[in-house]
Amino acid sequence: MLQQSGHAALPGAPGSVAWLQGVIDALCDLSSRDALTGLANRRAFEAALGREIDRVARSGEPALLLLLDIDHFKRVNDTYGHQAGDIVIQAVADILRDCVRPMDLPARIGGEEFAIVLPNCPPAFGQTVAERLRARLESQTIALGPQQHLGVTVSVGGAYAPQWVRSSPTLWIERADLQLYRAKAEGRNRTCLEPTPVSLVSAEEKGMLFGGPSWDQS
Ligand SMILES: Nc1nc2c(ncn2[C@@H]2O[C@H](COP(=O)(O)OP(=O)(O)OP(=O)(O)O)[C@@H](O)[C@H]2O)c(=O)[nH]1
Repeated sequence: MLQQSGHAALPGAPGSVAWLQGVIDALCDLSSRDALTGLANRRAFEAALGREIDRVARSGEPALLLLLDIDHFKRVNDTYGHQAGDIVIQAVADILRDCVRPMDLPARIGGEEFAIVLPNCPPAFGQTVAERLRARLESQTIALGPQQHLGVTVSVGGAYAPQWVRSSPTLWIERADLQLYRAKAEGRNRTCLEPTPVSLVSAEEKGMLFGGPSWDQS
């Protein structure tokens, strides 16, 4: 499995402790990456979101989740073929990797859908960061072959983790997804972020914080 994925040679003699540890580490790495782009896959991303939610609840530091979806991607596949579509997905992944801080985690969470969690991102910068990503993708053409270049755009939706309150990766993704839906509906190639970190707490989040059903009625 590791050979097939092009993994580098393992340390130590086969069967040794170092070798077994190398196998475990390599398999963990393989199971957390998207094969096409090398970015974190959805499972690894949701685990990272969970850890970020715990950190935000403890520290109160703002964290932003961005969802990015390539616009009219079906047309790319239909016009240039599935292989060209894969090249576009890989190029978008490379651009995202290149555009974020080392502490930010970009991931591919669906066919042509990406996500980035940005720890410690103050609300004043959120829109600027999202817009920088969108503009960079719009401005860069992608080489499909020596003579063929293609431009794509993305729609971006974003939401902040509720501060001081425990939430869940699913609820956070749902809120960002709502904004992504808005960006698509308003014409695509745009960014829509929740205006400020939500101070309103949903019934589900109250349940996570305080437990018991009585909060659901408030
Ligand atoms: N090449 C390639 N295509 C994929 C992959 N995963 C999903 N797709 C294609 O991505 C396309 C997504 O199309 P839609 O969900 O209709 O969205 P869209 O055309 O991007 O339109 P909007 O999102 O509304 O702008 C489908 O045609 C899928 O077959 C993949 O790994 N490689």
